[in-house]
Amino acid sequence: MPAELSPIDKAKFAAARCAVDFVEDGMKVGLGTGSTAAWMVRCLAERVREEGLRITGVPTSTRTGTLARQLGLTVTTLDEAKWLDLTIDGADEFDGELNLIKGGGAALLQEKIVATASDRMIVIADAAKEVAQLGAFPLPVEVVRFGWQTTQRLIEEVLVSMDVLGRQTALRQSGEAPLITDEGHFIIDLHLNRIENPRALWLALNQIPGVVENGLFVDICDQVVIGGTDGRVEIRDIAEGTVREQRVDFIEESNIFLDID
Ligand SMILES: O=C(CO)[C@H](O)[C@H](O)COP(=O)(O)O
Repeated sequence: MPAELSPIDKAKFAAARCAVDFVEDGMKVGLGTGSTAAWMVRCLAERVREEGLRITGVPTSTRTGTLARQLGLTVTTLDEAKWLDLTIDGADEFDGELNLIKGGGAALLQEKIVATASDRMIVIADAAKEVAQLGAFPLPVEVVRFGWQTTQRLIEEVLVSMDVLGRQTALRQSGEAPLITDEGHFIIDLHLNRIENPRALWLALNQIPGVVENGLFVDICDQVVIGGTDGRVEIRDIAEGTVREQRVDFIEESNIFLDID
């Protein structure tokens, strides 16, 4: 492994490497977005190269699609694939019930559609993503551009009516301009500090005209794979109520580490 790989990347790699072992020959797999998911795409491509695994990937963003194609994975659309065996994705936060905040990378809409169209969703994360209560990470809400300021005001009214602690909201920027998602929308980030009832907030936000989707994933994730910087990995399954430990080797000569920028 190159010396420049940071401890956090080691943890992300460990989680990703472990999670791709759940992928079986012939599966249709949802490919998440973000730096941890990028490790998963690299690990999957390595298994395809070395074991001849035949899988079809459905990317959750333009950038994941580009990476997957560059690494030689077979990629298709969700409409072509129709239903997936498994989705593996990162998260910004997860709690003890495997509720998630996602969308730090602005891909929450496609990520939620793809994860929901899968038999199983596995989240891969480093230990810092685990929280007792969601909300320290700003909650992304994807909104249509038309009338976005009205939508923002309505979101703030919902936060007041639900007695949510922090109520600061901000349009996400990309440099000087508003960030535009893959689906052509804006993102409003909600700085809430703490979310008492993720399910109620998820449903309330999605009632507002102009809101397309929000980054609360409730009852979607089945399993979380938490990577450690030393290669130790913990696998928690919410349905089975099990926790397992495993170890991932960092293989120095692996091609996987050569194409990292
Ligand atoms: O939800 C996401 C993108 O929309 C990502 O999965 C989330 O932001 C985690 O990213 P990273 O693995 O880079 O920490």
